[in-house]
Amino acid sequence: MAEVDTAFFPESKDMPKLSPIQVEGIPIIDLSPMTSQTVSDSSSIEGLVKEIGSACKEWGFFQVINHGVPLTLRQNIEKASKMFFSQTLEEKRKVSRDERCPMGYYDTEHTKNVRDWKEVFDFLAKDPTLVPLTSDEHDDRLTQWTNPSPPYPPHFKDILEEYVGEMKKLSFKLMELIALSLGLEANKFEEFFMKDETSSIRLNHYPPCPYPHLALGVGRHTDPGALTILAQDEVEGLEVKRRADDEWISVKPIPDAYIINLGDIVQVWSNDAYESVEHRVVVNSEKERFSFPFFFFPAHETEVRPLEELINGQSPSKYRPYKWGKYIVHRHNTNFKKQNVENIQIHHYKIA
Ligand SMILES: O=C(O)CCC(=O)C(=O)O
Ligand SMILES: [Fe+2]
Repeated sequence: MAEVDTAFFPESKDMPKLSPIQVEGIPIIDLSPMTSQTVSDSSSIEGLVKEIGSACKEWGFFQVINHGVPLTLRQNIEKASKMFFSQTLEEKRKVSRDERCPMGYYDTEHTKNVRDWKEVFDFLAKDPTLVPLTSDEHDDRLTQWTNPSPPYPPHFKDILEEYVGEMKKLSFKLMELIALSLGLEANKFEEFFMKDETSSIRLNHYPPCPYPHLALGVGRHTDPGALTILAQDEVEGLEVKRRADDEWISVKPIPDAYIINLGDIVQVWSNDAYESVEHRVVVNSEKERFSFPFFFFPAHETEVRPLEELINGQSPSKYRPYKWGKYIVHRHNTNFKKQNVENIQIHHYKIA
């Protein structure tokens, strides 16, 4: 990424601050009541559900510790990811994403039409993954996305698959806690992910940037899925928009913790009880940064709409239903290159 292209520069209102606000920040939640082998008493689960509920309401973001994911798997993925990105551009481009399948290597992503200062490698949780062929709602044809097979580093695919297995387990547990916190049955969300889920893991590499005051690693956005489980390295960069006052708050790295954020689907399912909060990534001129978000996405045929249990006369549905598969295919088509129109966003489905 040697050339500097003005496509990297957002409008001045979205430009990063050089000294971001340092505060206590997003809640840290201990998941041990849920993960310990000897299932603890129901009062500690109740306490945990309350904590999750407040974190979801107040922040839409939290960090988890004692989550049960073995540290060695995270270390393996960090190491493999560094090895992959250290290759020449020519090698990396051999496993590039293309217009037919959006998985693999990619260094020209645009978030809301501004180019991100990063390179990524995307990998499906389920290979192959069934999705609609086009975003046209009248087109019933399906296609399959498949994973690339990078020759380097050795065992890259095994390392990714093992890690993804753990991310899925943790995602199901978190969705149970979120369901309970909304007063729903613990397994309320399970059915949407059991068949044909469309989840994926992304490896992000943010190289040092000579213009950290002008460009962003990822521009402000919300994540489209149900939830995201993010591992970040020790270099700060992620900023979350605080709901209380709309300030950008930097998320301090905690070793072996995972950052959880709700996506647009939970916002819709909960009929706005919970919000998918905006976040972005700032870059710096000295240090490179690596991060690994796992995006927990339901099956393509899922029709996303506010849950029956959460709507009533006083609180009518705030969203028109939409087909998840069509939405995600549309998003993938439009973030592939700079467009002249805004790509699809959840507010397009909001009932005014
Ligand atoms: O790198 C990070 O910390 C966050 C990345 C992110 O928000 C994303 O890829 O959706
Ligand atoms: Fe994100």
